[in-house]
Amino acid sequence: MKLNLKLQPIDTWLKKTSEPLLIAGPCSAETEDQLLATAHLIAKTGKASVLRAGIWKPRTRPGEFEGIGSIGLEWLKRAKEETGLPTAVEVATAKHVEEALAAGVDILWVGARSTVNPFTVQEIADALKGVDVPVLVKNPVNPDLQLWIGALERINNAGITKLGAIHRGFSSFEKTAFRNEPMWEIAIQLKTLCPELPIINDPSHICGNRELIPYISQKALDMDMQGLMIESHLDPSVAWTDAKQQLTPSALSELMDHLTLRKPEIRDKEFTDKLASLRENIDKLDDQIIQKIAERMQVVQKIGEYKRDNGVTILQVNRWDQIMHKRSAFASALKLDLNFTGKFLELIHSESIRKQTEIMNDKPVVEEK
Ligand SMILES: O=C(O)C(=O)C[C@]1(C(=O)O)C=C[C@@H](O)C=C1
Repeated sequence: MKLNLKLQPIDTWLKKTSEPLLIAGPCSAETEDQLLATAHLIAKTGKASVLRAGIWKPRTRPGEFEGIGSIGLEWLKRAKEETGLPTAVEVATAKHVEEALAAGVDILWVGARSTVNPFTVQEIADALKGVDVPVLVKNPVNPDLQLWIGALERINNAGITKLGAIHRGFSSFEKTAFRNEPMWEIAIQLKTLCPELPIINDPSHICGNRELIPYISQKALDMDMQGLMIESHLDPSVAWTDAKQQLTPSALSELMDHLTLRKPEIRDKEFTDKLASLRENIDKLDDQIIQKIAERMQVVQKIGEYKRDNGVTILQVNRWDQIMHKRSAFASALKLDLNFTGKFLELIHSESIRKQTEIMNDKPVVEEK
C-alpha cells in the first residue's frame, strides 16, 4: 500500500538558508522582549530558515502557562519584519488558524495532542479550505501510524499540498532516557508509504533534555529526515515552559556546526558497484536466515502436535529460559548486541506460541499484537 498525497516538493515552498533545514525558536512566546531578543540571536546564527514560537500551549494540567495567546502573534509579526525570518506556530482550533493567518504566519503546525483527535484535525482542515499555506503535522502522542496518516490526509484533502510531517516521538508508559520515545520505525514506515512527504525531526520533544539533542539530531539526519525543529530560548534557565530542553541560540549554532550531513545516495560507479556486491551478500544471508526460521517452525509444529496429543502445555518456561541464556551467550560471543538478540528470540518464541496455539485449537488464532 502506498499513501497517495498530493504534494508540492518542500524546496518549492520552504527556502532553506542553510543546511540542514532548521526551524528554531522558543517553546513559548513569553514577552515581546524575550521573543524579539531570541529571534535576533537566532537570525544572527544564519542557520535557521524559520522562526517558531508557541502561542497557544496545550498543557496536561490546568493552571500551567497556556501560552500568551493572540498578542504573541503581533510580536511574531514584528520578529519577522525585523529579522526577515518566516514564522511558524501551532494551531489547534479553527480560531487559531484564522488568527494565525490574519497575522501573516507563514507555516502552521498541528500538534501531537491534536493529531490524536480526528475531530480536531478535521476542524483545522475545514478552516484551511481555500487557503494556500504550508502545514506540518506532528505525529500523534501515541504510537499509531494510522492516526498520523489520517491527519495528513484530512489536511491534504482540504487542499493543502505544501505539506510535511514532524516526528516528535511517542509517549510511553515505560520511563526511558527520552521524554518521548523516538520509535524511528514508525517514521520509517511513513517514509516508506510516502517517500515524497518531507519529515522534519523534533529532537527537543523527543529528548526532553538538552544533553541528548545532538545525538537525536544527528540520528535524524542519518535517517534521511528533511530537517530539524529545535527549541531555542535566549535564557533557557528562566523559560516559562520546557526549560530543560531548550538551547541558547549560540548552543544551537554550535550544535549545527557539529552535525555531519550525508547524502541519501551517490552516483559514483566504484561506490555503487561495491555497495551492490555487499548487498548481494545480504540478499543471500537473508534468504538463509528465512530458510532456517522456516525449518525451525517445522520442528515447532511437530512439537506442538506432539504436545497436543499428550495434553502438554504450550509454554515451557524452563526450556525457554534455557534457550534464552544459551543463545544470548552464543550471540554475545559473536559480538551481537544483547538487546537485539533478546528481542529477536522473543519474537521467535511468540511466533512458536502462536503457531502451537493454532495447532491446539485446530484453527487460526485471533491475531494479537
Ligand atoms: O520446546 C518446546 O516445548 C517448544 O514448543 C519449542 C519452544 C521454542 O520455540 O523453542 C516454544 C515454546 C516453549 O515455551 C518452549 C520452546
